[in-house]
Amino acid sequence: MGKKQRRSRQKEEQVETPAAPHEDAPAAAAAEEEAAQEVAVEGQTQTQGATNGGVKEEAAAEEEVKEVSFDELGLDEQLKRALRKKGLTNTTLIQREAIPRILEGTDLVAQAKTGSGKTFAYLLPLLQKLLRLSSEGSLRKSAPNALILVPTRELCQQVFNEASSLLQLCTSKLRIVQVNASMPDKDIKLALSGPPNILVTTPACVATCISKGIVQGSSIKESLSMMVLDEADLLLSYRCEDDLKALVPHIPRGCQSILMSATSSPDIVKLAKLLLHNPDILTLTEVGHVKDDVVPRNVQQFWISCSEKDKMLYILALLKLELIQKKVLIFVNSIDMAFRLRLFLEKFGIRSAVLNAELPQNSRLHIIEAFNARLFDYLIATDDNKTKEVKQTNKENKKDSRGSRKHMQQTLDAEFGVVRGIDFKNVFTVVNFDMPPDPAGYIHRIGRTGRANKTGASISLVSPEEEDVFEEIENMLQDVEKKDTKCILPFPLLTTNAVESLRYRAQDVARSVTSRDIQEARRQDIKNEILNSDKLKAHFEENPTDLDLLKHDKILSNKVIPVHLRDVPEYLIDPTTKEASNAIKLSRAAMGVDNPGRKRKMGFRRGSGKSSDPLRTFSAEGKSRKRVGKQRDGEQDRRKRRKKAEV
Ligand SMILES: Nc1ncnc2c1ncn2[C@@H]1O[C@H](COP(=O)(O)OP(=O)(O)OP(=O)(O)O)[C@@H](O)[C@H]1O
Repeated sequence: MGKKQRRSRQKEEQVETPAAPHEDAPAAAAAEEEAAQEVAVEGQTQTQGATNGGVKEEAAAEEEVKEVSFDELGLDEQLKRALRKKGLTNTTLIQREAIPRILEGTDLVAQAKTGSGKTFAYLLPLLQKLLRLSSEGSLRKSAPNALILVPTRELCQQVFNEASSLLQLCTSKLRIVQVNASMPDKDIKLALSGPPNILVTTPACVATCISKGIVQGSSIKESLSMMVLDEADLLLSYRCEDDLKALVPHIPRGCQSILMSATSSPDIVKLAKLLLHNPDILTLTEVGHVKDDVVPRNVQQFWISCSEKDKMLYILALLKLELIQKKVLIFVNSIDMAFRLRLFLEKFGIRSAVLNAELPQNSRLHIIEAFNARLFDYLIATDDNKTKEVKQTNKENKKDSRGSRKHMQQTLDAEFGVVRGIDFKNVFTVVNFDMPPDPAGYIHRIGRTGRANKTGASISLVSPEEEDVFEEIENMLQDVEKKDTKCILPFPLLTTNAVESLRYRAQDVARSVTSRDIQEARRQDIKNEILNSDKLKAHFEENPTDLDLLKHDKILSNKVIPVHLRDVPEYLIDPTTKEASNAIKLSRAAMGVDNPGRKRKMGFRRGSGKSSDPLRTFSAEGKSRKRVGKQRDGEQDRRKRRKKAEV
């Protein structure tokens, strides 16, 4: 279909009455949940055992619904117990296919959809192997016994957390650490002293450790039993090839290597050839041989055609008229755009947080945790560490560290990749405000919803300039056997009337957000986060429960939001939009996702002031006077109550 045709087709479809997916919301939600559960227990796999260039190739296709519990996979008793305690009983497809193969000891290249549970698929057999070697007393102690390489620091933390939570529930003890390039050498040395049994790190960091002699290559050769390359497709896009090549001479021949990936590419084959020995290749596809079906089936994909300059208007309509389900992760391609959007939405009373490479790592981790805990509903993220902006900012910072603006800017984190691979919890909708540069980027973005077989949706705003990449994405997702069935459908719930009713307000407000405002907001945000980063670290280590109180969606502008922008007048909303919006609300209620985190966990009123904000009330040095005062008040109250009781 030509571009013009496509646009006019969508225009026609946009003005129709809202239809599926949210028509009969509660019923639809129930059906969706049911469908999701079906996917959760999906099929038996079939191995084809084809041979490809000397490597065994096994393609698995889901055929019939069958549950396989972790108990059936030959795992160690303590791991099974740990999984039960974590409430995990049934395996996902990749887990039931990969775990037995890895337990057999062969090298493995596995490709499975985003959010399909790849982490446990390699962690469980890795832990089992080390627990066995440990009980046999055959673990060498000169360097880590297992190396898990991931592309970003955020992923280091995530994998470390997953593995630690399992190990804490095991009786035998294995030590795991995570180190990354942002840590001072002395901290890395300290972490690696011992040494730990499992090291989670990035290729860049391990290469640096070897080149600085923090870890001896010869020790690695002596001790390493297992190596995992997680998110292998991303490892390559983070330009880790040279670092991995530097590691190759130190990997012992007997080391079992696993490569996990969400997408396939010739680069993965290259990486496998570099690091693995005669690996099994496991490619998991869906029933019906859908070509490259890497987007989970439980994610409904939509698109909206609009001009670049109307994108603000469309996103406003989607959010303000509540036509999409929360939580929402919005992708943009530059940090400036992230702040432009945040400031724009703020003026309509829609609060959001921004996640980007400029922020200190502590802040990034807290933002993810707060978003996962449902403390706010909208997160605007940039996901590409190779954007022009990143390169330019780092170059500028190198050249000139005096200029006020440049001085304020952080050197952007080259290992930043907060979005790709990150296990966001319960994101219902992913919005591509800007289209990603390529299909792989699209898959990783969409993969932030529909995780662990939950339902989800994605909406891409496609401008005429982005239609080429959109077409590339569509072609990649297209089922060869069902040429006429589109994987990405026009978004059915947004009518032209609804959009037009907001046009003037949106245009006015969009114009009022100037480049200066954006730079100011950006500077302010970094300043706050840098100042708070160390305090946050110290404070939250001591008071982990206070994490609930942290707000990253604070209003950036100090101007009061005019009522006419905050509340959309009833007369502006047409009946069709009202119906669609109500359906979404009902569906949200039926799914029990009406932001319970905020109400349940925060313990403070929405929009409450200073006292509820830990960034303002605590100090890293000690308890704030206010807090001490409060405690004293509490003590006085208690004394009064005791007296009363005595009387
Ligand atoms: N057997 C299981 N049952 C229920 N939930 C699971 C199971 N295995 C993993 N999960 C959960 O599913 C979510 C996604 O898992 P994971 O992060 O390992 O996916 P992934 O395939 O690595 O995704 P990506 O490619 O995007 O990194 C996590 O929250 C994880 O705790």
